Amino acid sequence: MRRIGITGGIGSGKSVVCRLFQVLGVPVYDSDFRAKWVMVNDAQLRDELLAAFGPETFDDTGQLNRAHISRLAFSDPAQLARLNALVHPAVGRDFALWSADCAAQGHAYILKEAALLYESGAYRQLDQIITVFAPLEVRQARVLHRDPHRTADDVLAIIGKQMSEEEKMQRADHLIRNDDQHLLIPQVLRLHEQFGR
Ligand SMILES: CC(C)(COP(=O)(O)OP(=O)(O)OC[C@H]1O[C@@H](n2cnc3c(N)ncnc32)[C@H](O)[C@@H]1O)[C@@H](O)C(=O)NCCC(=O)NCCS
Ligand SMILES: Nc1ncnc2c1ncn2[C@@H]1O[C@H](COP(=O)(O)OP(=O)(O)OP(=O)(O)O)[C@@H](O)[C@H]1O
Repeated sequence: MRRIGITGGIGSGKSVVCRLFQVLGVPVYDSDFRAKWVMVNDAQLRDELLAAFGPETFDDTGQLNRAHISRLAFSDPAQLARLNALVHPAVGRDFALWSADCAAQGHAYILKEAALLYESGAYRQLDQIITVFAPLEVRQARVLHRDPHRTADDVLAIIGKQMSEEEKMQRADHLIRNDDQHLLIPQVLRLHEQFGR
């Protein structure tokens, strides 16, 4: 079974592209979603997060206080590095279990979706990488429309914490252009045929 990574900066359209692969029956590991899951459900990681970010890390019902962590992590590079160093290895372990399960079910390939595939080192667990590309202005407009609580400056600050699109494109094995100029479905079908062979 091939393990394919799919990355791209905030608002590039990774999740939309992954939904198309899912429709074709391909299992997709959503790193953002699973990261939040392990942060709450992995007892060791919970304790480490509490020690690093204080009691406000979780609310009264035990759920992650995302506003608190975002505030700390996106304003201070040292805090972000600390958060990544705790969360990314736990996500790597969770992915290894999940993908072993998919392999046992006989899938030809699976996808791992992550904004930070290169930055987190997750690419080392993968056979090939797809980068989803969209120009900066398009990504910003999409995120402001999707997340009304964010400002244009918030989006730029997050973009500043991620590897540049140029570098991601250079390093990737495959490129999907989601720039409102190229049709998505034919690009997805072409890759699906290639990976399924
Ligand atoms: C900081 C947290 C709590 C913010 O949660 P919130 O729901 O407000 O935002 P969301 O998860 O949608 O993130 C917003 C965008 O920021 C970017 N982003 C998320 N985490 C990071 C990070 N560690 N470094 C750089 N960019 C990041 C992503 O492009 C994402 O789309 C959350 O992102 C988190 O727990 N991040 C740590 C886990 C992680 O590294 N996830 C990324 C892929 S594994
Ligand atoms: N080709 C497209 N046409 C119109 N809207 C799109 C297109 N691609 C993505 N979008 C919209 O743009 C927004 C961002 O897309 P998506 O959530 O897939 O990005 P992402 O790369 O997963 O972002 P993040 O890193 O924040 O998770 C969504 O609201 C999505 O519906």
